[in-house]
Amino acid sequence: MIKPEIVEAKQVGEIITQIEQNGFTIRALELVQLEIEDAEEFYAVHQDRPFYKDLCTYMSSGPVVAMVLEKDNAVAEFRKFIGATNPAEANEGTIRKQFGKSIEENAIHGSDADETALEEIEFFFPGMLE
Ligand SMILES: Nc1ncnc2c1ncn2[C@@H]1O[C@H](COP(=O)(O)OP(=O)(O)OP(=O)(O)O)[C@@H](O)[C@H]1O
Repeated sequence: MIKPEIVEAKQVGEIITQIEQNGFTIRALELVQLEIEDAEEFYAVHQDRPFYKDLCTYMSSGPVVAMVLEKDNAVAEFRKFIGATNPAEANEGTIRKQFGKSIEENAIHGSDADETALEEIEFFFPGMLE
């Protein structure tokens, strides 16, 4: 998921170019405006964290780009490609290093496990996996 500040900054194309150049195949793509309740559901795993409320406000502040990407070992490969949560700690050349502004506004989200990816695909593209 490409986060709202990137859509606002018109950097979606640059990031999608890098996604494709790094061997990921786009299987689904949609521009979506999350309501705050949607962001709360998507990030429910973080509901007890101090940043949860701010995170949900931010993630519903403008449209995001949701994508289903395919590659061998996609989850791990994508996490390596996007870099550490905090852009300041992300490796050179990663998406978060290049485009992230802060630990919160870090440009992009990637599923953290195959099982989470299935849930997140169902969240954005209901029925796609049936
Ligand atoms: N300490 C923090 N302060 C503010 N926001 C944070 C903090 N830690 C994480 N976040 C925000 O919450 C999101 C989810 O945090 P998580 O720990 O799952 O990181 P991640 O797995 O690297 O990111 P994502 O799940 O978005 O791919 C982060 O991407 C970031 O936007």
